[in-house]
Amino acid sequence: MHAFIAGLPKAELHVHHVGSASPRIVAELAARHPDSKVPTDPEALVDYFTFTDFAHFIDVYLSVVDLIRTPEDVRLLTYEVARDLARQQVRYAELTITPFSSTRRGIDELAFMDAIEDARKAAEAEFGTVLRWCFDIPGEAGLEAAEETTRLATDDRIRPEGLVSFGLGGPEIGVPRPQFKPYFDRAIAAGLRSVPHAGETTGPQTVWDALTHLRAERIGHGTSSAQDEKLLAHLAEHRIALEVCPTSNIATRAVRTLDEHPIKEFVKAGVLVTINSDDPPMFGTDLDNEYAVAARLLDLDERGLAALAGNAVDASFLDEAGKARIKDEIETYTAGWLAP
Ligand SMILES: Nc1ncnc2c1ncn2[C@@H]1O[C@H](CCC(=O)c2cccc(C(=O)O)c2)[C@@H](O)[C@H]1O
Ligand SMILES: [Zn+2]
Repeated sequence: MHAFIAGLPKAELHVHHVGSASPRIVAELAARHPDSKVPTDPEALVDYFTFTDFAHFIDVYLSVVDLIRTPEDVRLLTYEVARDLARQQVRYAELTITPFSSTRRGIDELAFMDAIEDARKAAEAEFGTVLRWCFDIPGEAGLEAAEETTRLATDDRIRPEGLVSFGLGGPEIGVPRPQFKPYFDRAIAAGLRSVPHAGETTGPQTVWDALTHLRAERIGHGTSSAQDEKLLAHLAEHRIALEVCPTSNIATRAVRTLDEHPIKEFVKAGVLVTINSDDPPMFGTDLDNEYAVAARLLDLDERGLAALAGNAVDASFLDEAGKARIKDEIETYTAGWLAP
């Protein structure tokens, strides 16, 4: 099954830019910036990336954000993330980027956009992996962060060509979703799709808020939706996909154990489930491993895994021709694998 997954063409819809930095890249950036508390030794990083709770995870996450200080750091990170995705046969990825975190640390906004765009184009040409961006508001940083993120995402002189969606991340406790409505309204009016995190660390009401106030088209995590049958039925009826990231939920202690993960309930309720990796090196995983976890939890064979990969393509913001191309590739690969 592992070999099948490794070769399966895939789409990744929920993966964070900084959270995808491989131990090698983190070590390289930490060596470039020796005043940082982040270990330079990839072995020591495993310990450093063990979290006591969600707040601890965000603390550690921000220490890695602090390593990214120049447009060249941004370009290197983005290009290397694309290389890791390509290695896993990811044909298309929507990468969540928090531009506010970089501009507030002094990186020039236009140089930042040039760096990600330059890496995106190089990755597409060299690896064949298509990257698109989701700019997210770090909700806990307040409305100033929301305003800045919205400006960077909607100003025609600044917004990068690869930007397709608008998100909201970070802690949910004490950060109610409805306050971000005006910012999502502006982003949606500018043609961006709405993909907030919700129901990762708080209950189903947060998912309802994301749907009602932020007009979410997909939900990041949505784990607690399982506690609300009406919500599950609503997600299924409106084909609002959940971006499920199983290992992340255990690593941040949002869910106690993999066997208690509600992914099975989602599928049973007819919700469109997609499999994603969130912050793979920080959680000691990658997208291939998340598919293996899903195969175990959902008891899937090759056809089931191919269908799951197809869900991510369906729920993506690719155009119809782009979707058809990857779905054909999935079908051809799977038929070839199963042929006697
Ligand atoms: N599993 C996750 N669930 C949710 N979010 C996740 C997850 N993984 C990664 N993130 C990222 O963490 C960022 C959080 C950044 C943040 O809270 C913050 C607060 C105050 C100041 C600053 C700053 O930069 O100065 C940043 C989010 O924007 C999001 O992109
Ligand atoms: Zn996330």
